[in-house]
Amino acid sequence: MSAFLEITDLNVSYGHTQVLFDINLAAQQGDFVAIAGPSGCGKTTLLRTILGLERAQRGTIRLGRSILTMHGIHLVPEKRNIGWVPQDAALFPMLTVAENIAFSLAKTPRGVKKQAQSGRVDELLELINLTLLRNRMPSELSGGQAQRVALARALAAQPQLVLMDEPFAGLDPVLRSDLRAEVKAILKASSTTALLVTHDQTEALSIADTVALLNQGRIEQVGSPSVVYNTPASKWVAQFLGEANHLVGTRRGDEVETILGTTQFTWSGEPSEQETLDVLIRPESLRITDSGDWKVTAIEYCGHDALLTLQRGVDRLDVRVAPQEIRSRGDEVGVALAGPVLAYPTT
Ligand SMILES: Nc1ncnc2c1ncn2[C@@H]1O[C@H](COP(=O)(O)OP(=O)(O)OP(=O)(O)O)[C@@H](O)[C@H]1O
Repeated sequence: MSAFLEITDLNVSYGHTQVLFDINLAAQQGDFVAIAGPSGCGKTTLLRTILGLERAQRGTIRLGRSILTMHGIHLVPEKRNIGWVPQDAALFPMLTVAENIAFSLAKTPRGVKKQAQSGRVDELLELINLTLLRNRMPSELSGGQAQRVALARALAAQPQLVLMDEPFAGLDPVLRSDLRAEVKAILKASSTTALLVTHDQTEALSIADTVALLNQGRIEQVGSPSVVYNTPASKWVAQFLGEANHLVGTRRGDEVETILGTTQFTWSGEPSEQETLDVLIRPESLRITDSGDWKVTAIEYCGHDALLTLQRGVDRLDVRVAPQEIRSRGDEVGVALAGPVLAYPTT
């Protein structure tokens, strides 16, 4: 089955500076894709190119049956049928909530009749659960409410694709997490294909069906949240996606020897013949035992669990434990494996 959104070999430059290199990305209809990467890696440029605000030097973007970008073709943004949710909601300050949502309906090329417009606005207000605030001005909304209105405005003209640029940045953590779940439910309810960019790995892993990891303008890996987290294709992906213990390993046949002994391992990325390997073990893939010569040197309490830092001479390990297993600083403990050991060729 060919993908609904298909980006092929996309290259984008600002002047002589190339920012995106050979981007390949596909999404099926109704998919929620997160593009995650650090600041400056090219996330916004990718969204702006899909939206038609930047021109590609090379490559193709196809959405449904429409070619948006191809050698010699650059469909103007108004004809792309793409909704846009910017970071700061950017609602029109002089229009009410309902008028903001209706704005893009009035702009549709086919023209939507007044009565149908108001029906669509009612439907969207219900979808974002803000029917009672329809006559409020943007200045009278909380950050989360404003973002929901921005999403409704983006959905109003029934776009084929919605692009969201860090839509939850600037919101407090609890609201962020609630709104993420709500936005995902709204998009799924309307079967809308969506691309979200974020520099927050937790956000990418929790909200998306598919995560694409962008590093310095190149996609390092695309996969489901569990695939990219549990089998990162590179050390960079592993580090970007969460806490990890990085150990030096030596090949012993099919196994690898580290400070934790000789164990089986899984290749992450391409297998290699190298004898010395980078070994990665997530803190939740270790557990503490009663007897051993590792000393607890720091405790980061997170409520639902805690991250213990253990030291033995120059060696250091982070271990995630359940609240009932938290030890005291200075306690001596042992360490055992409780999850996968990943290995990469050293670079
Ligand atoms: N209009 C522009 N002209 C020249 N260079 C630009 C322009 N816009 C962005 N850049 C550069 O392109 C690179 C990618 O920028 P982009 O905004 O796409 O990154 P980003 O991943 O979205 O970053 P952030 O998370 O900080 O928003 C950066 O080095 C940036 O300085």
